[in-house]
Amino acid sequence: MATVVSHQAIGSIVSQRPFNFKASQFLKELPLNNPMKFRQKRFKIEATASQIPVFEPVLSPSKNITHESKKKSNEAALILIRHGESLWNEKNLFTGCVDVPLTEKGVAEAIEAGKRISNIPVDLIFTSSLIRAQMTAMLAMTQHRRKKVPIILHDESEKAQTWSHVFSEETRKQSIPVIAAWQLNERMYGELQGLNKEETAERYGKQQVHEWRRSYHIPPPKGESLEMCAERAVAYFEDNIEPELAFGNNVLIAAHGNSLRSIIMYLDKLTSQEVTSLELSTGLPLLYIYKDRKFMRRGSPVGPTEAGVYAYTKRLAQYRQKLDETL
Ligand SMILES: O=C(O)[C@@H](CO)OP(=O)(O)O
Repeated sequence: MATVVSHQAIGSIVSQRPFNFKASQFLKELPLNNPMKFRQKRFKIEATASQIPVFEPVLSPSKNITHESKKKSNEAALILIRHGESLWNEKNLFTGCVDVPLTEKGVAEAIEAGKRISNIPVDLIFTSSLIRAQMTAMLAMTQHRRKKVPIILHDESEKAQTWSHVFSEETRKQSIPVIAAWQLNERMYGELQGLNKEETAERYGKQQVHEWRRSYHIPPPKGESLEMCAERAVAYFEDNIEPELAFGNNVLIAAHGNSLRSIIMYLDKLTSQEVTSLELSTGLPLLYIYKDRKFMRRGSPVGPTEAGVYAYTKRLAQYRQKLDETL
């Protein structure tokens, strides 16, 4: 199983710290001072070269919100973007977990998506581990008015964490941590990966191929059904993304048609029947407001001048006002 990337990586400086360095001090220096992040073992920082552990994870037992008083806000924005058109979307090939990049059209879609969300503050970005989702997130963020820099966190090794450390608090404040998680990858399409969708429908019949592509329970040959995809994608969402929203962090997720269908099924409480007709366009952002532990779907922001989006929450409205004053 892939390691869960920690936000800690952005602030980790394990080996360079003086020995009397305190965990509390360390926490203050995190880009997002969020106690929720220490719920799991994901923030385990190994002992330093001196063998003095500088940070012990705080294990919080459940998804229930703790540290209420330290919450940034009771509401947060969640933006979902399916990646822009990929080279295999263009060729009409089943892609699944094959890691192919965006086409020129996909690049343009990602930039357009970025324009639509350019006024919504983003505290944290989650992408799949696949390049098409990561390209989409990065290209979208080039359009953001706030001009914060998205930085991909690496915790594949202690060295990777240490070597990617940012030494300026000011610079950290101007960055957005990007967490890449394989659990958000596209559904694994099994023996269909690389096959042409139209030819496959001719060979196996339209109905059969439709069931493989859109049903909840039926997996394609040797691949994942949407249900199987949901087991890892929704679990990841619940364990790693929902706590961030509950804390008040605004989150952008750039992922895939089916991993996002499974997450939307969870957010909108769709039945296994209803999800069969859910189709997501490439590069179209969807906005949800998370409030009182509920998700409210707000559709797709239509552009940087869309005032309506900012009326959804007081915090977004204030943010927008501030942006207009300062930028
Ligand atoms: O090929 C794939 O990986 C997916 C998304 O492009 O296809 P589908 O249209 O069946 O969801």
